[in-house]
Amino acid sequence: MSPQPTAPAAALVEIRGVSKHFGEGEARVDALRDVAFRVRAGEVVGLLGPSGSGKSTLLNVIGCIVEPNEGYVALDGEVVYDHRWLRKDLRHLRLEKIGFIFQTHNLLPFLNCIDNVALVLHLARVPRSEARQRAVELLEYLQVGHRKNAMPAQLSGGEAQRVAIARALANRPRIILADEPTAALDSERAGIVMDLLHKLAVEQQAAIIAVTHDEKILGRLDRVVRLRDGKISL
Ligand SMILES: Nc1ncnc2c1ncn2[C@@H]1O[C@H](COP(=O)(O)OP(=O)(O)OP(=O)(O)O)[C@@H](O)[C@H]1O
Repeated sequence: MSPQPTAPAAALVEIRGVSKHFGEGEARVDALRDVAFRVRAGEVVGLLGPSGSGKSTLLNVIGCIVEPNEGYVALDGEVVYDHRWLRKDLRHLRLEKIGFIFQTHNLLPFLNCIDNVALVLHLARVPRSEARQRAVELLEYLQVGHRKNAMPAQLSGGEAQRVAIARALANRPRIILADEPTAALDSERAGIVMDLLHKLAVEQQAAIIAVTHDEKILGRLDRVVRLRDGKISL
């Protein structure tokens, strides 16, 4: 087996010349046009732009969910796309390197908080007792340890979002992708979530990329990247 190509280790996310269109002919939509984007360890970066400007598409390209049509994508020093997907085991790569946080928490309603977090670890074949122990540690780190045995329906919005963040972190990803992580929260709870994301970026040397429309968190981002019509706008 030939070794995977490696990229210079400077950025955790490195995107160059990435374009993505959906459909063909008159139905063609250019969702991303020649996008270049880098995020380093320890940074919390906001992706902003009007509806339809390509934010989710860019997040999904970074998350190896959407394959670009052109360009170069490297994650944590590993080239995953260079004019074509180079990695065949994208599911494994996602499990290992990427954590997703969604707008609404997406917790499984029939599992308690510990099991929701531990599930990701079971998928990665971590033994059950170790998975549960790590889940409890993460819930404590995110200040929801006191709710560890609660079911999702019993949680407040802010608690549920913190459990969802714990789940996104369970496999110790270095790249965390968040789609409107604070949209469903009031400003106090949004602030708590942003503080936690910052703490995480610094302590775990992770790169955090958050799509947001949420004006109340702009001041809490290290950097803002704006998209317009599929292009980075300055
Ligand atoms: N699977 C798809 N098939 C066809 N068109 C798509 C698909 N996904 C996205 N698009 C189109 O690509 C463009 C960019 O969409 P994208 O979802 O990335 O925008 P966005 O900035 O995240 O928007 P919003 O803020 O409304 O979520 C839009 O015109 C959208 O309709």
